[in-house]
Amino acid sequence: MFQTRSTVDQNTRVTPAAEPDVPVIDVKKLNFYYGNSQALYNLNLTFPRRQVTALIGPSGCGKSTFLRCLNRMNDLVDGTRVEGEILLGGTDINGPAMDVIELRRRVGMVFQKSNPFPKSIYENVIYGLRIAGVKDKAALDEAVERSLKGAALWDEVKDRLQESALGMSGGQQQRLCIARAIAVNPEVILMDEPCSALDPKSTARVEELIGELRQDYTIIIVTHNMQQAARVSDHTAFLYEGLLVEHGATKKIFMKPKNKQTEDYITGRFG
Ligand SMILES: Nc1ncnc2c1ncn2[C@@H]1O[C@H](COP(=O)(O)OP(=O)(O)OP(=O)(O)O)[C@@H](O)[C@H]1O
Repeated sequence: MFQTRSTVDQNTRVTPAAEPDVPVIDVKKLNFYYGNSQALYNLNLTFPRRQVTALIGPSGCGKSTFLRCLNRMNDLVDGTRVEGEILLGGTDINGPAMDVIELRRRVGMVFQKSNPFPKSIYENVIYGLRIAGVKDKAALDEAVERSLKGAALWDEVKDRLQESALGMSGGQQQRLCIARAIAVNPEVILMDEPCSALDPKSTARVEELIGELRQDYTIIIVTHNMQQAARVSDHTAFLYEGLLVEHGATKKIFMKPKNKQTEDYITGRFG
């Protein structure tokens, strides 16, 4: 079930030059409701492959709700309802053809607060592979090394893989969660304010890592930090009260926003 990255690439690779133009996720006319309360209104947006998109907007505008729609994490909340389409590689993630476990493998998630399990560093990384029934020691060892290297953590922890993950620093724990996300070879990584609990040094480390990960993964990041959005993302989407106000190349959104609300938000006039 879990393919190596190179196998995945052989199966899915278009021509490298064409790749960024191929949206990995295509959102069409998305409405989302918590009970009778509508949180997202008619969102239309594509996420290009192997690029970073930042979701920005004031508190309560629907950024996390939108992010959680993309791997159906909102299914866990009672009384929620989705309308419209979210196509992952052309298949509607809310349709009958999509298995939700497979969806969450393909669209992984890293949360605001790092959430390692009270297990060893090694077991944390291979958690998803264990659940999928992978038992081969060599394959698990390979996944641990590959994922920790991918999360820029290997050199720091390679001699203490059997120690508890809870003994790591906050920044290391967040990178461990990134390693756990990439161990199952996702296509997309959703990040919900991944640096908000980190100090400036750990934040810089994670931002640098995002720059490296974008070579292999499509990344969608929610952030309140405008400088961070400007530093790490290729595209930015500005949401306000559940509506997509403006979306485009990050440089353009920050240098020359079309919409007055976007300009007011990014210049700190509200939010
Ligand atoms: N579990 C829930 N049940 C009911 N309403 C919810 C739930 N989660 C969020 N909401 C509502 O949906 C709207 C969007 O919230 P959401 O958390 O997605 O915004 P956000 O932009 O991510 O905010 P923040 O930046 O503060 O994290 C808000 O009005 C919020 O109160």
